[in-house]
Amino acid sequence: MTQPMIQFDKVLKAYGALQVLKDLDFTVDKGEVVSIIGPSGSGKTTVLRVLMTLEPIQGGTMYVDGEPLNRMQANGELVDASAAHIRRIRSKIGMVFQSFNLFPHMTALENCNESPIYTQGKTKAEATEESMRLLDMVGLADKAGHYPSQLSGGQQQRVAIARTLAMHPEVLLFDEPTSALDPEMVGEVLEVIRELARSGNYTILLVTHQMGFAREVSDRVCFFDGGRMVEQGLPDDLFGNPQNERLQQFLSKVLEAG
Ligand SMILES: Nc1ncnc2c1ncn2[C@@H]1O[C@H](COP(=O)(O)OP(=O)(O)OP(=O)(O)O)[C@@H](O)[C@H]1O
Repeated sequence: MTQPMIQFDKVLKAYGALQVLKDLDFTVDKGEVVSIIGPSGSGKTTVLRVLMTLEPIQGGTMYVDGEPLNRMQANGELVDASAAHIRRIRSKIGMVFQSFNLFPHMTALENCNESPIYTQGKTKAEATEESMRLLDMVGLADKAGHYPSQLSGGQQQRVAIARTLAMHPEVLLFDEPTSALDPEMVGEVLEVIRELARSGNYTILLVTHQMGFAREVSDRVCFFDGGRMVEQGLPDDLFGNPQNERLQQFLSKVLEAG
């Protein structure tokens, strides 16, 4: 059996008394494209944020490519991970946020190649060449010199994707990547994600409210409710023949809303 690329083993995440992830067990295989759907507050974004180590967890272990992320081996024992250990494992993961998070004082090109975390081990010329190739890939080579304020939301999100790819991640996390966009810009961003999913080069975990897109691009869709994964399956099975009552209710509400 192949080793999962991402594994959550009884992960517990709480904000004070509010338990957001409740002993979550969840895996994503290497090269798999998995979407997480579910009602607001069910813990979808939290799954991505704890994996990015943007939030601490209170219990359990997360593994990336077989290595524990928040724990490490020391003298034959699993102990809390050091900052260096976390940085090394985390460098395999790139995240695209709902709100782009570009540096406003940097051009599109500089956003991709000016930060040391994006350019490790490359000369300036190599970093620039690669960033230009990535901007071209997301259809924005002609906007390389533009600042975020001179770009539409859809263009900013495509720069954010190019910037994430510049880190050479093996895993891509997308947190509702189109929900901050005007409707006419959604398609151009989905097209880029669709291409990345089709390329087979990445393990992708996508949190989305766009059921049609989740159904189209995913190898597997997971339904979260109340901090647990309550149903998962092939997209056509999960959407076409949902078993869990909460999932049935959720899907009929989403369909009603159009
Ligand atoms: N920093 C925080 N402090 C306190 N509570 C938080 C924090 N971040 C998230 N929560 C709470 O954790 C729960 C899960 O949040 P999360 O963002 O993971 O949900 P979600 O399923 O992604 O929801 P949505 O679809 O609305 O984005 C919610 O009840 C939320 O209010």
